[in-house]
Amino acid sequence: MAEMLEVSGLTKRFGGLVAVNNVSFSVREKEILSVIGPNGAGKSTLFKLISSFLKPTTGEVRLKGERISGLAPHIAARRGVVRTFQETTIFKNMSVRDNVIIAHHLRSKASLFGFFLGTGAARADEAAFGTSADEILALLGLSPLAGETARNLPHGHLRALGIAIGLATNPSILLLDEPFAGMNHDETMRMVEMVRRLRERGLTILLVEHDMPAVMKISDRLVVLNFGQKIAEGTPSEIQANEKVIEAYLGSEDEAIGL
Ligand SMILES: Nc1ncnc2c1ncn2[C@@H]1O[C@H](COP(=O)(O)OP(=O)(O)OP(=O)(O)O)[C@@H](O)[C@H]1O
Repeated sequence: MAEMLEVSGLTKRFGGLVAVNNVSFSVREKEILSVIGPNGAGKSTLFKLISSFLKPTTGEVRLKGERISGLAPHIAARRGVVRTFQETTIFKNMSVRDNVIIAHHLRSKASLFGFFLGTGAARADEAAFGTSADEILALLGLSPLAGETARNLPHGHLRALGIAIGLATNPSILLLDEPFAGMNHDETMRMVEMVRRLRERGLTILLVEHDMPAVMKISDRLVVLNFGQKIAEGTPSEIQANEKVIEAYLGSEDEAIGL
């Protein structure tokens, strides 16, 4: 399988603290790879480095061979590294469908003004974007809620809408930041199914997550961080049997690794 994303020697220092320390790994095309690790291990920092929200102290990130580290986050997103949008970027007074249509417009800023002004060209765009939005909503099981105002959505569906908005920007790799956080069992299972469907559609997915049972179920491979360093990489069963990983989790206050 070809490599989609390559992380090489990535390091981030905050003053004297090395939050991410010389981390290297690759994400293969159409793979679901999860980054796990105890609290403070450096997961969020790594995620921000990959999505260009932070600049590395040293090291680099490449997407399909092209360097993306150091680019502004919106440029990295246009190249195809898309982080799921936080709930704050959802237009709460708009319908679910309009939120996804607007996200298509954000791909080409020029047409966004047209969308609000209702110009002819924008109407043509809107028809195409509407079709695409409907496909995305169907894929995520959100079609019955297409006309619902976003602010009325329950937590799980709101997060699914965040993913729909990310998909509308046509990513090569989708970065999911704790997609299961705060979800009950049923919502988590629905999200697991949803992420799997995205992969079946050819998407490459990198996620950071605390929910061990869900992460073990969903991932093809995992990368484990501890104190900023990569301590293991492998399949869920390899990781669950890895001595260094067990030790790192036993020494932390996090929940057990799900053995
Ligand atoms: N902007 C910053 N300035 C200074 N230190 C930071 C900054 N961001 C993170 N850190 C430190 O870097 C280390 C790694 O933090 P990070 O948030 O990446 O870990 P994490 O694995 O995501 O933790 P958690 O699971 O608790 O979210 C921590 O010691 C944290 O305090």
